[in-house]
Amino acid sequence: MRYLVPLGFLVFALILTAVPLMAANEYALRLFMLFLIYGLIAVGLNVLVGLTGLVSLGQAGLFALGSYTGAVLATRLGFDIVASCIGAAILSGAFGVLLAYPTVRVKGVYLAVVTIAFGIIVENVAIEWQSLTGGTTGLSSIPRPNVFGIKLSGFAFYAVLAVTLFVFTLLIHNLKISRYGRTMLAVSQSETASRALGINPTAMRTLAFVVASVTAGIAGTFYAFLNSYISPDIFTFSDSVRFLLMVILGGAGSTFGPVIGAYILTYLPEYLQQFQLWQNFAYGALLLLVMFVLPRGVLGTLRLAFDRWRPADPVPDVAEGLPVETTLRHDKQTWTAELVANALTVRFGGLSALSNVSLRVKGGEIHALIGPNGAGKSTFVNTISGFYQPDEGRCELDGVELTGRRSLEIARLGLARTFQNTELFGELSVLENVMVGYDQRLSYGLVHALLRTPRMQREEFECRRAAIGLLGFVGLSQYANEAARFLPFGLQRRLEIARALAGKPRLLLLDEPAAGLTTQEIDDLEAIVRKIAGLGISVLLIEHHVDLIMALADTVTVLDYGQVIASDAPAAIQNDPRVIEAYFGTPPERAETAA
Ligand SMILES: Nc1ncnc2c1ncn2[C@@H]1O[C@H](COP(=O)(O)OP(=O)(O)OP(=O)(O)O)[C@@H](O)[C@H]1O
Repeated sequence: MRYLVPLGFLVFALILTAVPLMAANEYALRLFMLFLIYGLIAVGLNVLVGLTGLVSLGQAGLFALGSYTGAVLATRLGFDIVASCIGAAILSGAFGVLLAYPTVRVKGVYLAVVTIAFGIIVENVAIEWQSLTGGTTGLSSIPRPNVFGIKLSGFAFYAVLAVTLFVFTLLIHNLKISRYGRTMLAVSQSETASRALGINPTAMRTLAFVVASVTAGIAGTFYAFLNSYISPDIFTFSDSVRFLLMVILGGAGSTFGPVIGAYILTYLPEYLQQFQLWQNFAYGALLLLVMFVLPRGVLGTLRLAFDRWRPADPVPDVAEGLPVETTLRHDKQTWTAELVANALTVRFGGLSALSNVSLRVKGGEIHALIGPNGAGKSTFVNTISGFYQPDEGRCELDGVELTGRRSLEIARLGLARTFQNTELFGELSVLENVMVGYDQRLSYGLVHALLRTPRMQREEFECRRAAIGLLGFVGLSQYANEAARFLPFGLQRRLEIARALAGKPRLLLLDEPAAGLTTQEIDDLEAIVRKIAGLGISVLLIEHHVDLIMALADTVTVLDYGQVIASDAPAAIQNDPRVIEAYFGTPPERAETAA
């Protein structure tokens, strides 16, 4: 499998080199150059669509923005093509940040509407701002492309476009296989789990928008230089749809899919011209047919077929993994990780889910939080981990205030959690899920990711080794390459624990980890939690399973109707009349008689 991508790049380079030698005439070369420009837009848009799962229908707006910026810089200020591209990239990148902002609140179809509105605004500004854009007449006399005063011939300009597309495809492929690509995929699959691992979803989406905008902006400048003339009617909504289709048709998320999609959708209209009146109908019908037969796009479907007959990737060797002690061990002397919740109150409208709850998880202990259904246990976990904000009271981890902090900041302070309803990144492999958990410990930046520097490779290697070690720790080594959503439920719970541990937490919150497990799986879970505590990590265990609590907990706190009714050693809790009454709804004597 590994050799496929380098082979793809080799074939891509050969095609790009051979085309100008084979081009029958200037028109054929120009059409291919148009494909290269569209390819650049599609490759950038793929980061947004294929990795973060967002839909933009405003790419024509960014394309226009880049075109006008490049054209104005070249005609008014005499910039050459490189300087114009840089100017267009900066401006469209800034608009990418602006476009990413709404994703804090809106997603899916609402976000698509926002991007459509952006495209309409750009079109109208291009029409109305006549002094700068030439209004409906547009901008003409855009100079021939030149670099540092040297004019580029048709073939030289072709070479610039070809190299640009090749380099951007390579850079974006590098981004995809780095921690940034992995994290973007994770955010698209579970924003909640991402936040719990310390990932900032808004930052990831902003990065994706910036990449998609910068490439569209540069492509726009290239287009202005290629055409020598631009006007608002060149950049229409249907172009935005076409750019999105290029990604989907080629195969969203794949390295070369968008390039293939751009090729098909550049040449298809040319080919269909012979059908004259039927051209548009044939275009639509063909697209429908292709998407029906290849729902994952050309490359996505080929990949699926290829995956069926190729031998499965070998499971990583357990010996490759880092010992879990190395990945997780804390010094108990200096790393106490004490959680103190003080008089927490959380209300949902008129309902007090937590009333004045105080609780202390001592460093290194296993503290169980129990209570009947609806007692407020999950609300407590969600409040401690920053998913809810308390109405009153405060909590701190080793003296560091948690109240008022966002969930991702709390995760970065060393508090990891699992979820009552498992929140895995279903499309990622089991190994990748754990590697996403490790993400906050990686320090290489964007430039290292884009260039795949030795530092990036070294850190990724360490991350992979730690993840393999953690999979061994929870007994999931043989499933490393499986998609997480295919794991049986009991194993999904274990994977969530491994992923939470990957961030090297000081306190682990386990929200009903035994729910739905078999007796054997509960025994395994008991051993795992015991080992975790043995490594110096404090554990707050929310559970209904009495045997597990009695076997594991150093202290048990009982919640009922949002209030702490008891907190003591397990044996004392078992005989506490208030606890018996909370569970059985009757005083202890009568509960015994009933039993
Ligand atoms: N987001 C919310 N909005 C409104 N009410 C909520 C919300 N989350 C929890 N509640 C309510 O708060 C109370 C405590 O719920 P919570 O889920 O914390 O209990 P629990 O002890 O975890 O229960 P279970 O063991 O069934 O998971 C319940 O009455 C619940 O309906």
